[in-house]
Amino acid sequence: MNKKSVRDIEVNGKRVFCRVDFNVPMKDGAVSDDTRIRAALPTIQFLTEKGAKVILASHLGRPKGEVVEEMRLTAVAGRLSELLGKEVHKTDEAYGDSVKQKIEELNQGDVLLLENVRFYPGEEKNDSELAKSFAELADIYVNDAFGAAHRAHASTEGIANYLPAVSGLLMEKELEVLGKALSNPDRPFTAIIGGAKVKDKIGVIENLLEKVDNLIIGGGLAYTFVKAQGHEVGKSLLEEDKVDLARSFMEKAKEKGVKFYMPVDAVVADDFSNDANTKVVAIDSIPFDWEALDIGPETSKLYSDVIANSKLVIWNGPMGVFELEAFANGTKSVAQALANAENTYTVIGGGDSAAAVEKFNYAEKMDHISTGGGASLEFMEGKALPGVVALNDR
Ligand SMILES: Nc1ncnc2c1ncn2[C@@H]1O[C@H](COP(=O)(O)OP(=O)(O)OP(=O)(O)O)[C@@H](O)[C@H]1O
Ligand SMILES: O=C(O)[C@H](O)COP(=O)(O)O
Repeated sequence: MNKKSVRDIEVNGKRVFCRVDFNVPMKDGAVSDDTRIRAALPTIQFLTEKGAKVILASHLGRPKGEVVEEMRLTAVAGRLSELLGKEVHKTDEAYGDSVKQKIEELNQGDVLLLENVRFYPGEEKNDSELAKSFAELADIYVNDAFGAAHRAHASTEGIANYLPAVSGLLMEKELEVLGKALSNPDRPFTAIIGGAKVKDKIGVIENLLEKVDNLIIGGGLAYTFVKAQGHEVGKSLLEEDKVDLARSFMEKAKEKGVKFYMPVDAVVADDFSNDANTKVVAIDSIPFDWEALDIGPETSKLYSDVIANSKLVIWNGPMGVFELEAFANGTKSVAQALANAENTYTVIGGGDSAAAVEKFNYAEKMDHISTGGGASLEFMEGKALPGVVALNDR
């Protein structure tokens, strides 16, 4: 990576403003999934061990510039403290004199978590005054919030104008893994794209078609491609206005010599529920009043074989409505094939695919699970991430 990291600078005795992505799921006031907190530990521990005063900042949810009590970071500080095995100080604000005072009182190696930066309207507007107020708290800026790197906000981008700005270890790892996949992949290189809508995946499909050997399509968006093949899709998800685009992707794949894999069968249901009547049908035989909610067993087998014969696989988006047991098999089989593929480097592109891998207990078996949903998607689209661009070059 051509950006400086925490490894390249001296942090001993320095106040370090470290932006992390602690935007974690909460339930009944407690953190219900601490993956993102655990992912930030290496950087936090690196900084504390080197004798920095660590000032952590994050957003949680979308409070839209106002204080929302349930979106305070107090419970997150508690969980972080358990994971670090040491006290984590917490302020009820994210800048200002009382915060400065607290920082003044920190010893080297101490950790302080600021309040949710999105309680301030200036955060999402990337307001320069707010960015300066954050910068006044510290000597160095570290961005470890890969999950929020696609946002140009005051704590992810603006602040980098006023302090030496470097990446954290998580940020560095995410960029290295995803960057290598896109610039110098081991081959055969396979991308699996699922999820709900073609509309959300246009950019990523376009970009990956230039890079991969195999492109596998699944999930709700597959049925727009099935329609483009000339089959009827019944009540399945369909974006009529994207059928031509889907066809052009298939043509482009052919031109480029990319193998384009589509479902050959599907699990169809007469209702969007776990208790629906279901059956497996060939892809050209979806009944007009049923909807396809998962890939079928033949497709699962086909996709698993492609995965087993790949050296590198990137996966973004579930193969079916995996939240419902009746339509989880396709997603589970892809996760299992990835887990079993011993000579394959497996990258999970965050969001729902990461949730699915966790749910089916295959997380340990994956080589890299990105902490970024939207961020990894934008990266895979080939877009520059503002939170990365803003960091100092090597
Ligand atoms: N055949 C299908 N019909 C309807 N919905 C589907 C189908 N297959 C998958 N889905 C739904 O798609 C949703 C996930 O798609 P979505 O595009 O929102 O997320 P994603 O691809 O994982 O992206 P992100 O990384 O942003 O979370 C899931 O909730 C899943 O139930
Ligand atoms: O959860 C995420 O993808 C990141 O934390 C970014 O959150 P946002 O979509 O609310 O900006």
